[in-house]
Amino acid sequence: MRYENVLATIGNTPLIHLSRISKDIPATVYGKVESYNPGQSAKDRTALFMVEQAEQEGLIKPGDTIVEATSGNTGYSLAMICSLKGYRCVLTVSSKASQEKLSLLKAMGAEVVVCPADAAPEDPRSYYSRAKQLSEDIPGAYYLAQNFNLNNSKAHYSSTGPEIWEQTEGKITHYVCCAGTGGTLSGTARYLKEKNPDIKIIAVDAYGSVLKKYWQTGEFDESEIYPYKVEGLGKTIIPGNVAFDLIDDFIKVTDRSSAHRARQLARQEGLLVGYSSGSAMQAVFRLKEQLKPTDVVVALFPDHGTRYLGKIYNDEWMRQQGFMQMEPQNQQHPAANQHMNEDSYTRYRKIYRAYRMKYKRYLRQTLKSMS
Ligand SMILES: Cc1ncc(COP(=O)(O)O)c(C=O)c1O
Repeated sequence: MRYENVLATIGNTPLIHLSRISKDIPATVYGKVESYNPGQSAKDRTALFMVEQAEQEGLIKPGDTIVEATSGNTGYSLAMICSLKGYRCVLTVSSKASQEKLSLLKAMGAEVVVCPADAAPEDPRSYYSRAKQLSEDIPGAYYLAQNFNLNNSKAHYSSTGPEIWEQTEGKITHYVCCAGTGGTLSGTARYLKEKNPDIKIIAVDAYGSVLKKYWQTGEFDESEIYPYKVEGLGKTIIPGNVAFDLIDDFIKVTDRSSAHRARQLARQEGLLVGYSSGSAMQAVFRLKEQLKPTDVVVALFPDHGTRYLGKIYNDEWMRQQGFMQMEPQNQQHPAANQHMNEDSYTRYRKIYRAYRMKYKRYLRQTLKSMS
């Protein structure tokens, strides 16, 4: 294949059968592996579409500055697009973003402003407020605003949706996708539902994010917000790109189970995918009871694992989070603990039962020997 430039290689990512990791799941499970994009994430599609729409609407022209608040992936895609198209790229990034992601942004020529992850969105120090402020301060700057820019989800309506429909020959029954800005989820879901309204749209959220509660109740509940580790997944605001009406189920997953599922994907499927890909895979496991052999499940894997080598693929980091121990200690909010044991709780109960039986046997033997 020969291409005009790197941007022409965006999209048409492979759909890969996950036969090993899903062997106990009664359905055919595929991963839509977005790390095959040149910027190694689904954000290549969104960033390119948003920039080209802004160009067509006459909002920007080469030489201008593009500003964006990003967890890292949109930033990288944007930096790549800006270098090709001749824009200055200024990015505000949450301090939660991994060191690998920050280095990648700088390598691609972006100017990076790191903002505290714990600052509330309306706080002037937050990465949203800083991006808005910078776009006002820098002459000729344009704030892309991926959370509210509807071209974000349109990018997926026009590419990811049709690709999945064609790759499954229209047989897809469940689409499992992380919700952050909601673009990947909603654009793809809209296309798929138009093709077949029976397709179930399963959104994935983080403990510490407001999205699922908002979908359930229509209420923005601040008490849902607390720090968590998975990057890109969940939100502390309600983005305009989440099409709540298209979602059939919302599944919350823990930092711990997401990390282990991503590691399992690497070891069993040879797919080095990112942290939130582990979240999507974990959500597929949570669906297990509802699935049947004729079902075709597509889980979207947003980015590549190299961006997390110092985190989920680093045993020391995993130990520091308490993810390697039987009793996880990572979640700061007490509510999270009820759910975070979804994997470990079953294992813990098994070990506990085994110990109890052993102890009873020991007691019986001791009593017998005494009598
Ligand atoms: C790694 C990762 N996963 C998931 C998402 C969520 O995707 P979306 O913003 O399209 O909802 C993002 C978005 O930044 C991301 O970077």
